[in-house]
Amino acid sequence: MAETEKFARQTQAAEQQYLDHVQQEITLAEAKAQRSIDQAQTDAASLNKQFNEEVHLSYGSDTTNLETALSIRQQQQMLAERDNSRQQSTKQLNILQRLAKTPYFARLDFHEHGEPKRETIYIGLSSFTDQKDHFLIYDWRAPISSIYYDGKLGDVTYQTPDGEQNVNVLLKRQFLIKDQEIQSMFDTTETIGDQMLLEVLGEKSSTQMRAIVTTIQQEQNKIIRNTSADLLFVQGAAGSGKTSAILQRVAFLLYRYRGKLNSSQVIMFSPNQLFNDYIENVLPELGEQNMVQMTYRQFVGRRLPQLEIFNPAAQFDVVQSDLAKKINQIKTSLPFFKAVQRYAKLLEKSGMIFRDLKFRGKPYFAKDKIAEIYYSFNENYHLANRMDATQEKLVQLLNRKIEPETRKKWVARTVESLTDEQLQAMYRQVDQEFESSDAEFKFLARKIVTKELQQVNKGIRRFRFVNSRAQYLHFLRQIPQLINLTEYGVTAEEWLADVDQVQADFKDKQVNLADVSPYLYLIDLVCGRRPDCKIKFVFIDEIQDYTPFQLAYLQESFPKARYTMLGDLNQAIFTGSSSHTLLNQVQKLFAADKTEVVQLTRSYRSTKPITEFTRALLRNGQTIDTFERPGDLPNVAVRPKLADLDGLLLQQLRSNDQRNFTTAIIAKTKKESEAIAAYLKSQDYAATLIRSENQRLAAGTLIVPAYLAKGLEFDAVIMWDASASNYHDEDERQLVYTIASRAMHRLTILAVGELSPLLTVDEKLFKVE
Ligand SMILES: Nc1ncnc2c1ncn2[C@@H]1O[C@H](COP(=O)(O)OP(=O)(O)OP(=O)(O)O)[C@@H](O)[C@H]1O
Repeated sequence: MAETEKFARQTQAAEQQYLDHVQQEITLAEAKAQRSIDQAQTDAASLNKQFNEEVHLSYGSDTTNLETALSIRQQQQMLAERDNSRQQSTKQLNILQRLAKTPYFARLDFHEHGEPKRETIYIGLSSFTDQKDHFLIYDWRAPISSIYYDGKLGDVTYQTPDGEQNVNVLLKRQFLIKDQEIQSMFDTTETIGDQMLLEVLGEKSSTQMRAIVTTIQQEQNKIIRNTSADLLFVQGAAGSGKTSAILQRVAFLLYRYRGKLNSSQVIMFSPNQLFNDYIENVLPELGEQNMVQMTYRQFVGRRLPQLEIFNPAAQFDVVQSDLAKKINQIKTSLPFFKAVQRYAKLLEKSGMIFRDLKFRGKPYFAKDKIAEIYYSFNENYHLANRMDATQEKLVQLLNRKIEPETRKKWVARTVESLTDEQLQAMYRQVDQEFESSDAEFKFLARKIVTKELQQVNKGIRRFRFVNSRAQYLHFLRQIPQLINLTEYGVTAEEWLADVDQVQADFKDKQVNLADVSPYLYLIDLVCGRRPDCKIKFVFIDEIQDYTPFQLAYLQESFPKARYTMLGDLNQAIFTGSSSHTLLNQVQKLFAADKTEVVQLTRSYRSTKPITEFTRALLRNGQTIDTFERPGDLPNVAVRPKLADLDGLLLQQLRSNDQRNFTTAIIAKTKKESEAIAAYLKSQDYAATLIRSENQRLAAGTLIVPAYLAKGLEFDAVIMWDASASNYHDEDERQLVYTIASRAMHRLTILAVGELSPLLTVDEKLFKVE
């Protein structure tokens, strides 16, 4: 025993020595980077000074003007070079500063195939060399590092850009380093020892998500390093690290395709703005820039600034009728997507609805005339080029109208009323001379008309002559001919009544989210909108909340991208049970041999008792494995009156505070959340109410309506009023699961009257209070 201990101590001392050496090298490199930043700054300052002096001396004389111009260019180039070098060094310094905190977290010893020499590498957040090609630290994303996450000891194969490589792994060692000291280290034969994971997971949450590179699990690693799939579909239980996996995957891709891929070519669709806030630090922590992030609503909403988008399916204060649900299901389906395409194709022959292009309040190009032009091209013209040709023709006609327009009375009146200042602004030079007053008039009239007609020109370019709303309504009215409505249990009359409602909403400047994507897609097809081919990777988190139509539309919008979709069908709180067929539907959009599906079943977020409880809430759910982390049983309290809950709430909050847990009180609706906020305020208890997704996450106790809690996590969760009257429908089961599974260490459920039947689980799994 004593021998092994002695050996362990010696090994740790040797490792500490190596760590000291690496730290020293990092400090030297930091100083070097700082010197080159200073140098670049001094150079830039002296260049500027010299430049100002030169310009000052040579100013005024014509002969030196050319020289001055040349000198300015030269100086600008030199300044740009210095700036570039300063930026490079600053980036380098940032990386070094990050490494200085924790240079590495693992060591690997291995034999390369056929090579007798034992190699040792250390793995950290970024590569670090003390001389060319002499690596003291390897980036966690380097091909060789994948062994750390993937394999066991012995013969292991890993992927490199040039194909597979084999090595014999002899040692895997993990370190916890703090303040330049090795706190603990353990050798492991497994992929990543649970011991390390336990230490990491035991820590308290903050309002921001953290990187997980030191403890990426084998399954997660598959997602992170996948480079072969066009569609990577990840089904993972709540807390299984889907979001974490995407973020590390973005960092991996930016490394793997460095020089070819930058963060503006990666886009991530996330459930809401709060969530964006929550994850925004992870990539910078990994030394990378954040990708483009938006919600689907923002994506479509920015193209419809005049319409207010509402989404009855996502507000639990509004009850949707059965019929509304069925119609919603039709509008969000793939057959509906196909129907838009078929309808658009028909428009090549007839049916386009145009609008007059107006000028000075009167039709300038009448809609009939536009339709005549549109249908004048032969049948080889398809939608997009038919529209192009129409635009071109309209611009031509517009140009021909300039001359006759100048003879109109309004033009003469405008010319007469020009002030001297306006005249001067129109002349090519001050007090421009003309041959005659007639020539002057013609000159001015042309200018005025051309300027005014810009409005019409703009209208042509922006497709203002397409009556898109009427077109969409027309499409909707054709649906009974294009889709078999009875399959969905909807009659033609019911459908047409809904179309009238859409029309009325349009009048009120509103549109249902279910109509937005088909509406935009139709406009895209008709107007020949070019898709965004720049985006190379699209990530969609919480995929279960997307409809097949939205996904198909995204695929059309980013045709050159590879897709990673992540979700938990157990948490389909907006789309309900229809999400279970989602994977099937999505797979139809991609080639089968380019689609890969990965399942994550182990839940890391919550303690074992919480995971066991939340798992029991599901029926026919996906598999969920718990992670061996002890904790309290969830506690459930049911009281006869709402007022009785208030005291319990306060008591639980205080107990959580004492344990330094951040608590989120999750209520079903915004209204309930507001009532809780008012009560806590009356009790002088500080808490932040999250009203909208655009709000920032604050530290301390939060009150969150359920539909905004997606993707977030908290040390402690108090589920407010989980009574039978509040949660009763079977399709609310996923919502209940989502709420409960936000908790990491402590879950409390409070209810009035009778507990929701959706929460009926084995009584050993919770404690009644
Ligand atoms: N390999 C890992 N090492 C350390 N922590 C991990 C690991 N994987 C996941 N976690 C932690 O588990 C928690 C849940 O992860 P994450 O939010 O990524 O899960 P999710 O699958 O997106 O969950 P949900 O679907 O419920 O939103 C986070 O705190 C994350 O840091």
